[in-house]
Amino acid sequence: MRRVTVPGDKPYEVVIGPGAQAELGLLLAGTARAAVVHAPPLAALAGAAVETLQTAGVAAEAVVVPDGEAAKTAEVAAGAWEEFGRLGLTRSDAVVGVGGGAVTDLAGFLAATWVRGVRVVHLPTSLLAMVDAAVGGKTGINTGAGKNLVGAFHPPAGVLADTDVLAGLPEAEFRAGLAEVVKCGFIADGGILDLLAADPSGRRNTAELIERAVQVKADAVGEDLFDTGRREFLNYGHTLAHAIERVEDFGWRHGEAVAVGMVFAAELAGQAGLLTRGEVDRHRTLIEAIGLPTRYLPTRYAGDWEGLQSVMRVDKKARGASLRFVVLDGLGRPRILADPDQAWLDAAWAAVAAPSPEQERA
Ligand SMILES: NC(=O)c1ccc[n+]([C@@H]2O[C@H](COP(=O)([O-])OP(=O)(O)OC[C@H]3O[C@@H](n4cnc5c(N)ncnc54)[C@H](O)[C@@H]3O)[C@@H](O)[C@H]2O)c1
Ligand SMILES: O=C(O)C(=O)C[C@@H](O)[C@H](O)[C@H](O)COP(=O)(O)O
Ligand SMILES: [Zn+2]
Repeated sequence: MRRVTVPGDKPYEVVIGPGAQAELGLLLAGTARAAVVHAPPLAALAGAAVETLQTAGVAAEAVVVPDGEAAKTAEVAAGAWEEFGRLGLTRSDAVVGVGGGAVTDLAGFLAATWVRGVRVVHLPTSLLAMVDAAVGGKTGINTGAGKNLVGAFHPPAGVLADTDVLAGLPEAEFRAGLAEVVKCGFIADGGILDLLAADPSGRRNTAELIERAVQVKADAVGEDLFDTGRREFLNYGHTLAHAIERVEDFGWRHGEAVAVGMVFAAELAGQAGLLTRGEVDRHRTLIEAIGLPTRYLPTRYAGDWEGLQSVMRVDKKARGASLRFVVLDGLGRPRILADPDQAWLDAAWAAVAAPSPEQERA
């Protein structure tokens, strides 16, 4: 089993490997009650988690929420709070999030807000949740104005990334998770880029890729839980990505939007003279080799670059009227670029603004 410790006031472990979920009973031993939050596709795994907890003496019950991004709404949160009340969940009890990043974001948010904070343990089931969403304590839901605009920082008490569960994950979801892995390669760990260049499927070295990506995240979060400095670099590619997700009514996979967002950010850095043409092209080549999109045209507001820019201004990295992007000043050297020239933004947009292969097929 691989183990990465996330430093902080209350350090916790991310356990990575086959059968990692078996440690759930140990993690929550002595807890009176637990609410196991999951969506219907992960009912079997959540049922197993309930049983494991009951065997360990925890009165555990499942709380079912909608699948995918539909879980991250105020209405769903309100329904789950009512369930927690019915279960009599108190401050010494726990929430367990079983699912992809959407469910772990919601479960974390519920744990952060219920009686002003109960412990949360995550059993991430998608690659993306294992390498990113379940780790680091960013929790939240979406609003009409944009992605993750309501939330709290609430680190988990433990994360059990059971790689056995990836067997059931659809291929497109696995690839979407690789977007956050390759992001960690671009911003911090060049070894990830080499591993993915050698095997763009990510299948040959999955556990090592998870461990390396989690380590990049742990290093950033350990130093800057509240996202005021180094942690912002984990947002590489996300300014455009979150705007795409918003204008597409959250119909795009997060990882796919991040893939396009990273190519855009690389082009922007190229415009600013921070990356060479070769470094920009390395983004496009590797992301394409993985099978992720590098192009995007808004389908709902066709060609509306103006609209995307106004949504980007609602990004949490924005300060006042100024747009702030994470860019690279050389591979592995992230920094913030505030208020880029409009001509650079337009040129970076022109380089990604074409229908993605999926959009062409549709
Ligand atoms: N909090 C953070 O730091 C953070 C980091 C990255 C992403 N996120 C958030 O995570 C979300 C994306 O997460 P995601 O990519 O996991 O998407 P998701 O949670 O929507 O899951 C994608 C689909 O895969 C299914 N699935 C998950 N695991 C499965 C398995 N083992 N077998 C079969 N089906 C499975 C889900 O049911 C869902 O239909 C976004 O909301 C994003 O904003 C949060
Ligand atoms: O953990 C972080 O910090 C990240 O930025 C990781 C991102 O991959 C993730 O999508 C995160 O939820 C985005 O955060 P947000 O603050 O831009 O909503
Ligand atoms: Zn992300």
